[in-house]
Amino acid sequence: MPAHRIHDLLESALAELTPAPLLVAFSGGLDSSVLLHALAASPAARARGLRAVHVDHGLHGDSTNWSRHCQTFADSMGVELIVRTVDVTRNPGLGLEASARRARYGEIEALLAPGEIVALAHHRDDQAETVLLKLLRGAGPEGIGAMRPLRRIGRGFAWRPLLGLPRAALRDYAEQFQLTWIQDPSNADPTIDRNFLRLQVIPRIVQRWPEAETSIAQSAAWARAAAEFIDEEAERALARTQGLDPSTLRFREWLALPQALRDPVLRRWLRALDLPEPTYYQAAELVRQLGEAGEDRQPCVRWPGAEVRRYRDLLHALPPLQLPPFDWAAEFDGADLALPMDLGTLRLAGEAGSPRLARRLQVRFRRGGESLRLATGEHTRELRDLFQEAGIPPWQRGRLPLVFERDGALLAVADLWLSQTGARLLEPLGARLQWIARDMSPSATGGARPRIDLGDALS
Ligand SMILES: Nc1ncnc2c1ncn2[C@@H]1O[C@H](COP(=O)(O)OP(=O)(O)OP(=O)(O)O)[C@@H](O)[C@H]1O
Repeated sequence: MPAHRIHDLLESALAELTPAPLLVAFSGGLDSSVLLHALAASPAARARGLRAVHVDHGLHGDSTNWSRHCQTFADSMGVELIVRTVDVTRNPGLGLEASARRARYGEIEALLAPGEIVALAHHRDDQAETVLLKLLRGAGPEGIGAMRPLRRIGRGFAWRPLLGLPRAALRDYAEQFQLTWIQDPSNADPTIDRNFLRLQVIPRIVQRWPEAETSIAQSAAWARAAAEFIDEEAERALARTQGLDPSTLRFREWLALPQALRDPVLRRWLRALDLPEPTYYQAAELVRQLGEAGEDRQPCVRWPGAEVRRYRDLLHALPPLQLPPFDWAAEFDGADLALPMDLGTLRLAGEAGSPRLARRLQVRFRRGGESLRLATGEHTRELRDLFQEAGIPPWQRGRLPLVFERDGALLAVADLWLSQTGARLLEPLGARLQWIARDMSPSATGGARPRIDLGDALS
């Protein structure tokens, strides 16, 4: 393909963009060198104050030299280059490549001014690799739709003007202008899935079906259109199926959604809660396990960083929960008591500060079989029954601090219930128990957090 075709293509693509500043994401590799070179030659791009950014991941011994090469290249075109160094901490759920990509996008996003456009040099061959990778991971329309020519990223937009061009066209351009570029040796490593597809699989497919990459890009475009339509529906469906507390989803209504909506609704819900999304397989497993478990069961599906549990008709999405150590116990005299893990603080709250008790009590967690006679009640009640009546999800029951007399009598369950003895102890002090849990969301107590003030309990 002659170079002027790439210039023409960029000119007309630029004309369709909102008039915003333009930043090129420049790795120094072949593709982004072509993109930067071609945009540097465009008066329309220059008029947008064209700049470039190179992110140094520090993962290769030569990465400082790569940054230097990028600087020289940008200087030779009179384009300002921003170099950012990132520390790639490997995310346990992701490989090194994906962790680096996430760090890179994070850095680029942070750089973008409102409305600013970052140009990425992805091309049609990249798109075909992405679609195949997504298929191999069991993706739905959203994933198979692969990369969009323009999408929101941070406060601005990611723009991929070369997405319709084959890699060969970019190589022709680079040769024509005698560009020099960095060869990242990791691109030749066939143990990386994307490289394996690019080096060993796609060439064979193209040998047999020469138009394969165009066809795959066409399928991606169809899938993307379907995904956009589904996404709009999913937004409405989420609003209909969410519980009163946004960290819950009404299970039966969610399950009754058309199959094409279930996964997108789930993902929207998790994203809004800032929880990591499951893989496509984990999501399918979630539907299966939660759907198949009987009414009386409390299924839980986990993946790194999140878990979804069902209790009664609600799904609860949470960060992974842990139970406090079984034998944990501490003395309590009314002053702030730090509970283990993320379970917050327990204290007495009075008119003026935190009154002290004449005798020390004990705080520990549930071990089973506890009961108490409520300040408001006639009979001794099993804690298990109280939990069930209040709809406190089973996974929270072992996380509520229990206050005991030294002789072992249960006086209070967090700040939810008080025994008659507990009420008699606190009344003269004009105090009530206060549990300041880090997670005060209603989902921590199953959407029902029955607050019982001492006043109520004694009336
Ligand atoms: N280190 C980086 N700094 C800035 N932008 C990058 C960097 N790595 C990749 N990009 C941008 O993301 C796009 C796609 O990333 P990919 O990992 O496929 O790039 P690459 O293999 O280095 O290719 P290229 O030849 O496009 O530079 C690149 O075309 C480039 O626009």
